[in-house]
Amino acid sequence: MRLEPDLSRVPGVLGEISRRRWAEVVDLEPPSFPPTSQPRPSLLEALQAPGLSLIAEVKRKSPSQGDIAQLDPAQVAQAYAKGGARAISVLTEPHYFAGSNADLLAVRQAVGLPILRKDFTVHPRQLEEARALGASAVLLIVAVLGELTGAYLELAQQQGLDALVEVHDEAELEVALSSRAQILGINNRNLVDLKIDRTTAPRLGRLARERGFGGALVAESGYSHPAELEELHSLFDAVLIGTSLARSQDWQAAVQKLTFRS
Ligand SMILES: O=C(O)c1ccccc1NCC(=O)[C@H](O)[C@H](O)COP(=O)(O)O
Repeated sequence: MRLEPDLSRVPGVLGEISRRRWAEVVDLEPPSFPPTSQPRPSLLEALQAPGLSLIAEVKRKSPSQGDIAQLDPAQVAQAYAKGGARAISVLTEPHYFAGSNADLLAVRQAVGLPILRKDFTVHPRQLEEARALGASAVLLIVAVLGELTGAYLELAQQQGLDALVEVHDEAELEVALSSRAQILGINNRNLVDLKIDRTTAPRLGRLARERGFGGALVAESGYSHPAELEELHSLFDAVLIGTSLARSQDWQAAVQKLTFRS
């Protein structure tokens, strides 16, 4: 099976980022660093703990916000962990998010929580890389991978990785459900025009449950206040938050506030 997604059909910023990522990874050699021997905790298990889990993101910059924070990824991840985050998301895309593989390695050394490698997966080599870096899970965006989502999910699982399969509309949800995703992310940010609509996650989350989805549901993007999370508690297993946490002056306190621990 050809595993080359048709990136020419991906519109907007997401298309730009994905095509640039493809050009960078297509000729990558297999990772030269040996697979990390450190334990790889399961993201899926972490998200199945009682209550609404927080996946806290290490995020320096983004297309929608520009510069967010100058930060030391290890220090931030430790503070997130102390505050009660159940997993850490690390952006490794360099041009639009100022992330790197070194950031992920630093976070891996610093905390024992599951790490989501938040990159724009467009090539199987990135899955090998994620494994070698010590990630527990990768991001698979249905708008990017289309009908190849299921094949990438299988490859990720063969590498011992969980996958956050991300959707932002009904059509993408159908693809994710037929790919047998176990962790379903619903992004409130339209990755084409970057607008946030926080009604997206509850609407598609309910639909996913009605359609029989029994895995972990994750609401993503645009959250900064505990009140915004209230309606997620009965439906979602986790929420993924980046910008508002990374921008805060005290990362541990910011996580505690959002996880109702302060
Ligand atoms: O954050 C962006 O501007 C962005 C633009 C284009 C593609 C992806 C983008 N973000 C990735 C994410 O999904 C978020 O980093 C994540 O859900 C956290 O969102 P937030 O809390 O709003 O930073």
